[in-house]
Amino acid sequence: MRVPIIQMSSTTKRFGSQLVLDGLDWQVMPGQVIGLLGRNGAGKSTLMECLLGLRECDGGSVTVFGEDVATLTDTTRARIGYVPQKCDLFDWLTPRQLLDYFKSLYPRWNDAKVDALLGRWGFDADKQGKPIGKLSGGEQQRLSIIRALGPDPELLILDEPVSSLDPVGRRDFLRELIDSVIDHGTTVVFSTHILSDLERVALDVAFLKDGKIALQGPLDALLEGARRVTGPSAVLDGVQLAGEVRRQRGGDGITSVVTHGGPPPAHLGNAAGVRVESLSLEDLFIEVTQ
Ligand SMILES: Nc1ncnc2c1ncn2[C@@H]1O[C@H](COP(=O)(O)OP(=O)(O)OP(=O)(O)O)[C@@H](O)[C@H]1O
Repeated sequence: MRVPIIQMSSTTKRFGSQLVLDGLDWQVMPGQVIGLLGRNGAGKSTLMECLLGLRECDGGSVTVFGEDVATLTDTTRARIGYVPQKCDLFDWLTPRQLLDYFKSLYPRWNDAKVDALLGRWGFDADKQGKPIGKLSGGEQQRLSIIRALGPDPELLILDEPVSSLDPVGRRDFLRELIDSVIDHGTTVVFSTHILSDLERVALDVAFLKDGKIALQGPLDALLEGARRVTGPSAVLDGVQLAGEVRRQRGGDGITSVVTHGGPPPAHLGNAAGVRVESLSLEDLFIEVTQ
C-alpha cells in the first residue's frame, strides 16, 4: 500500500479571530507534483508552514513521511527542501559561506549539482563572495532555490519560488525543476500565481478556498473537463451537472453553471439558448476561487 508523504487531517489554523485553515484534509502521494493555487490571502503560505511544522496548528494533525510534524526527526527534515516566499537567508554571509554552512547540516549534499547551478545561474566568483544582503531580490531567490536543492530532497515545498525572477530566470528554474527534480521522482508542492508556469510543470493542481482544498485533480483532466454552461434557468435549474463547481442564477432568467466534468448531456447542450464554453486554467481559477 502506498503511504502518503503528506497527510493533513482536519487541520485548523487561526490568526486571532481569522480562520485560515478550516478543518483541511489533504494528502500528497509520493512522486506527485502539485501546483497549489488560491487567491492572495487564501492561506497557501500558512498551509505550507503548517505542513513543515514551522507553524503550530490549532487543531487536527499533520504528518510528513509518517511523522508528526511537531516532532520531526533531523533525518526526516533532511529529506525536505523548502523555498519560502520571503527569503530567509543570512544577509551577512556570502553565497559560498551559506552553502557551506547548509552542507554541514545535511547528511547528504550534492556538490556537483550545487556548483553546476551556481555556474548556470550567474554566480561567478565575484558574486559568490558578495554578502547576500547586497544581492538583488532575484539573485537571493535563485540562491534560496539552490540551497533547497542541495541535499537532493525527496520532498520539495516551493512557496512562489519564481516571484522575483525575470523570464530567463523563470525558464531556467522550470527547466531545472522538470529535468532534474520531477524526473527523479521528487514529490513537489509549489504555489504560484503564474498559471503558464504551472501548466508547464504541474501534473496536479489543488485549489485552496475558504480554508479547505476546494478542488484537486490532474491538470489535464481538469482542463479537458472544464466547461461553463449558460442558458435559460427554466432549462438548467433542477439539472445537476457532473463535477459542478459553481452555479449562479441571474435575475434575468439565465443560469450559469461551471463544471469540471466534461460537456453536459447532448440533450441539454443542444437545447435552445444553451451555450457551452471550454474554460482555460485562468477561467477555472477565477470560478473555483470566487
Ligand atoms: N503571522 C500572521 N499573523 C496574522 N495573520 C497572518 C499571519 N500570517 C498570515 N496571516 C493572515 O493569514 C491569511 C493567509 O495568509 P497567507 O500568507 O497564508 O496567504 P497566501 O495564500 O500565501 O497569500 P499570497 O498569495 O498573497 O501570498 C492572510 O489573511 C494573512 O493576513
